[in-house]
Amino acid sequence: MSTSHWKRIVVKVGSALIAPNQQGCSSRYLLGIAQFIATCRAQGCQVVLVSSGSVAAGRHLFSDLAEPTVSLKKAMAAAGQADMMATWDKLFDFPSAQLLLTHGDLRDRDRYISIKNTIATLLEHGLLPIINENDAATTAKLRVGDNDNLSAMVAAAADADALIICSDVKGLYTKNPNLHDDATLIKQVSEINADIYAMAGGATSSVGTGGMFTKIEAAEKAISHGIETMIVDGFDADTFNQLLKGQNPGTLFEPYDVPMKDLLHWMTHTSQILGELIVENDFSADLQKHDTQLTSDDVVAVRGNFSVGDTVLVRKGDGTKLAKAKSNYSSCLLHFIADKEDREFANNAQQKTGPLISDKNIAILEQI
Ligand SMILES: Nc1ncnc2c1ncn2[C@@H]1O[C@H](COP(=O)(O)OP(=O)(O)O)[C@@H](O)[C@H]1O
Ligand SMILES: N[C@@H](CCC(=O)OP(=O)(O)O)C(=O)O
Repeated sequence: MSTSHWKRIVVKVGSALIAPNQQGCSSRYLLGIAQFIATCRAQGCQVVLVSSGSVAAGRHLFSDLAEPTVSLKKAMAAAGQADMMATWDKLFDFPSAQLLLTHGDLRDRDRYISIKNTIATLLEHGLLPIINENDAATTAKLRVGDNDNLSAMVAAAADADALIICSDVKGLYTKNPNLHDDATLIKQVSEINADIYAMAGGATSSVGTGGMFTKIEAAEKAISHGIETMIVDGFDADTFNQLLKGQNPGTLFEPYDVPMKDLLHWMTHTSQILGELIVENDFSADLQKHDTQLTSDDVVAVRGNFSVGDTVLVRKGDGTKLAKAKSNYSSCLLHFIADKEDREFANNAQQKTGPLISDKNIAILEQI
């Protein structure tokens, strides 16, 4: 690992670093991170910042805090977001730009491309994109839910070389170090498997979301895009000196030698399955071939409510997952076609709209 090879990085900063005592934002730990970002930029490396902390920063403006409801947390986020942006802005002598995203934005391919272009344009013009989830606007269905996974999706969209997750612990330990004295730090992970996930627990601080589990999920998303990923201690000022010297101050997750192509990665790790097209158990056509067209004759059942352009899972009745793909039909129209005794109607509808799924937006899944 060497910072000098990085052309573009994503730095993710957790809530505890931004609002350590939940009395609004504090620049105490942000200063070292801001200096690291400024040094990277001065060395010609573009930086995208994914910053948590709006809920923690806004918390002190509200009473009734014992168990804040979801609505209260959204209100805290709306109130704290401005404070968080202002705190970062004070630490930089270059302009920044705010992007507030939901999973609904990222899983829609057109909006994803639009976000990708906006990030690229901001970077080309020397601005620092500062990204957070749009907590005030999310719903259970629309949210990413944690900024670790969001930062990995952003890193893929930004085509970053590295993702640095700054947290309140040194890295991934064999078990939660806040609960177990005998936990030991893992310096390098070459493969993320069930054993790695088994080490990761949830958050124990009152402000963190997802704990180590979502950081491993994020690392898995990022390394499969060829993005070197690190979990580091943002409380320790020496972390950033070490990073600049090309050393590993925390846990390093090695990137895939052969990364997934962008569209396949987006389909696999960002798009969300909103419905299912179930085909016969003996279905054997290669869905990736341009001349293979999935038609309503192949489909024995349609599950879920989805619109044109949503991602669906094509699977066999026995559960074998064949592909994640963009649907060219709404579930409503597919049910209508299936219910119609009239074959002519089904044929006409499909002649107009074409195959059920797009052959360009497809990820072939491991047959399990
Ligand atoms: N195996 C583990 N190694 C390190 N930390 C762990 C582990 N399992 C659970 N954790 C918890 O994850 C926390 C970091 O996640 P989180 O609180 O969500 O931080 P952030 O706000 O930086 O995202 C640690 O403080 C620790 O309590
Ligand atoms: N979007 C939320 C942060 C969610 C989150 O993942 O927090 P953290 O675990 O501290 O990175 C906020 O700004 O408060």
